[in-house]
Amino acid sequence: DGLSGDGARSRAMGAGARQVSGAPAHSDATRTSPSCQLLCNVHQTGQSWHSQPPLEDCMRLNPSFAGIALRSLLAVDLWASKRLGVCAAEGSAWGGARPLMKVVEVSGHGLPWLLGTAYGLCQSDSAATREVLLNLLFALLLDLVLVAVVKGLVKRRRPTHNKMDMFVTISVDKYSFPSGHATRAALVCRFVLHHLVLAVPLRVLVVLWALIVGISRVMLGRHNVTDVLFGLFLGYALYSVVEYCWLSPLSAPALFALWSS
Ligand SMILES: CC(C)=CCC/C(C)=C/CC/C(C)=C/COP(=O)(O)O
Repeated sequence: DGLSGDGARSRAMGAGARQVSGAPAHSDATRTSPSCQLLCNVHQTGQSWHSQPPLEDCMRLNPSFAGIALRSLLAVDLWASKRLGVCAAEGSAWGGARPLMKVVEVSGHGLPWLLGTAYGLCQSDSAATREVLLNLLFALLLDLVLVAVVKGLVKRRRPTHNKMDMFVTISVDKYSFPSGHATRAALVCRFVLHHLVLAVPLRVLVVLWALIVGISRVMLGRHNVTDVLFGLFLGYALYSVVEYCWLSPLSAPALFALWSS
C-alpha cells in the first residue's frame, strides 16, 4: 500500500467519488470519513455539492500535482521493487544467490559494526585511533537512533514478498523506510574514505560494498527501491553531522578520560 495512511485515504476518496457518481457504496470508509459523509448527504438530499464544499474536500477530490506525482512514484517504486526482488525466496528467479546476499546483509548489519568498533576501541593503544573509533561508535549509534525514529514515524511496511528471516532485528525493523543497512553503508563508506588512508583499489571496493549492500536489500525483497535510495542519502548526510559534532579530547575531555583510564 505504500506509506501508511495513504492507502486508507485514497480508498476513502475512491468510495466518496463513487457516491457522487450515483453508485450506492456504503463501505466502512464512507461511514467513517467526514468528507465522504458530506458527499453521502449531498447524494441523499440532491443538494448541489457546489453549494459550500469545505476546503478539505476540495483538496481531496482535486489532488495536487505533487500528490499525483508522489502516488505515481510510489506505484512505480512498488512495481520495480517487486520485479527486482529476485532473491526474495529460494524459489525466486535468482534464489540460488540468496545465501550470498544474506552474507552481504550481515556485512552491513548494525551488530557486527557496533561490536567490532567497541572491541577496536578497547584494544587500541594510540590516541588517534581511539578518537576515530570513538567517533565511529558515536556515528553508528546516532544512525541507529535516527533510522528507528524515521521508521517509527513513517511506518511503511516491508514489501509483501519479503520473508522475515533477518539476522537480529529490533522492534521498528518491521518497518522498511528508510533502509538501515543503506544508511549504515553510506555512513561507514564516507567515514572510512575520510579517516583511513587506503590505496585506490581499496577505496573503490569500499564504495562498491556500500552500493552492493543497498542493491542487495531490494534483491532480497527486504525493501522498496525508495527505502534504499533515501537510506543512502540519509547515511551520506549523517556523516556531515558526525564531522560537525566531531568528538575530540578538546570538545569531550571527560569521554576521552573515561576511555584512557
Ligand atoms: C546496542 C543495540 C541497540 C544494538 C542493536 C543492533 C541491531 C539489532 C540493529 C538492527 C540492524 C537492522 C536489522 C536494521 C534493519 O536494516 P534494514 O536495512 O532492514 O532497515
